[in-house]
Amino acid sequence: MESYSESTGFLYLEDGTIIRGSGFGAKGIRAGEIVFTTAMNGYPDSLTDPSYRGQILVFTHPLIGNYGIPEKNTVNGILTNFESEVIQVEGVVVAEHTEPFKWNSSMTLDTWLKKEGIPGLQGVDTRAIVKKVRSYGVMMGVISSGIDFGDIDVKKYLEKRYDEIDFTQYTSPKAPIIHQGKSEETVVLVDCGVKHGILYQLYQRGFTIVRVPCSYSVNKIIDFDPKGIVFGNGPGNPNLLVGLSQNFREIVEYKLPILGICLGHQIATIALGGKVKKMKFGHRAVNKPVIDTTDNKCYITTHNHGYGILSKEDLPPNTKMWFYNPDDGTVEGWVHEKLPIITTQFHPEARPGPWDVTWVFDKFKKMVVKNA
Ligand SMILES: NC(=O)CC[C@H](N)C(=O)O
Repeated sequence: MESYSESTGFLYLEDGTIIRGSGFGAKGIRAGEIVFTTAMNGYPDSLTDPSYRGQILVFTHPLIGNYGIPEKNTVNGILTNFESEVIQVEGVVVAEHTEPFKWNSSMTLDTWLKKEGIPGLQGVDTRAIVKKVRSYGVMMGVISSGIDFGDIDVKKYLEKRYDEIDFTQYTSPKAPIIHQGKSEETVVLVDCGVKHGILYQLYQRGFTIVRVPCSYSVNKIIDFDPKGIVFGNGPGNPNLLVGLSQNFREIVEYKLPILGICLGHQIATIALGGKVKKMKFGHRAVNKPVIDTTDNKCYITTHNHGYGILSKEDLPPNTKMWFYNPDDGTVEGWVHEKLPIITTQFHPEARPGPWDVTWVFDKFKKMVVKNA
């Protein structure tokens, strides 16, 4: 059994709170927006989700690490048990890092964080952090593993604000990546830092997937002769991605079926004249209810977003609310009334999470087949 070394560590919140704990993972200091997830499992998936770029992730589940970190599995270049190749978060905060007991664990969470240069903090009251974030809203913070608070000028790390950084520069590919599928139908996926769970769902439906950088021109996208377009998830503030919204408006002219997921849903909303605003502390969980307005059915879904359509009034013109969250009334997806466009704010690929809504990809497939 591997063991992990404990060291000094802290989390500093921008309101001046200092929370001391034991550092684990890589020695270092990182700044980021402090967010929390209530998911009880799926930490390898969450930590590699590119939408978490620029954020320090606090797990509310008290024991993290129980089943270790598996070897990476891929099918046709698509990871089936991680969401991207590297850890994306700036830092990890857990109440207790535990030793793994699982047949397919290849290393501990501690070793993985060390390998990838990411600081971790444990032995802290994660509920106290969550209570603070829930009452005051998300805030910037600094995490340290192995370096004492007194030894650094913490404010220096907080000069840049999360909302003002375009993180897609780190998570979007520099050139197209193609995953050949079983059928001739090609979908172009505008890749701001896509979760491999989304790629896998598309691959399972036979599509050939062409992932393009999120700054790719519409002309070059159309050169691939796509039968449908997917705007995937991604990190950061969607209102900064002005060029991407412009591209969305241009692509719409081709009347191709479009699926927008999470950041993709937000870009579609902004592009067509709706409003996406910052939420107080966002939705990050694997058990968020959404109601389908077409039949009133409730689904339990995976979420990771800090921005959203906060009310129906912010929907773009000519769209109908498709899903909403009964907890806070936020819009969780829409359907265009005239064009073949559907969007979801939640994650239908559900990695990690329940597979209640993978049928959203079937619906998209039907739209593509009908349009072909
Ligand atoms: N998962 C995502 O695509 C997140 C979208 C956006 N960065 C947000 O936090 O709201």
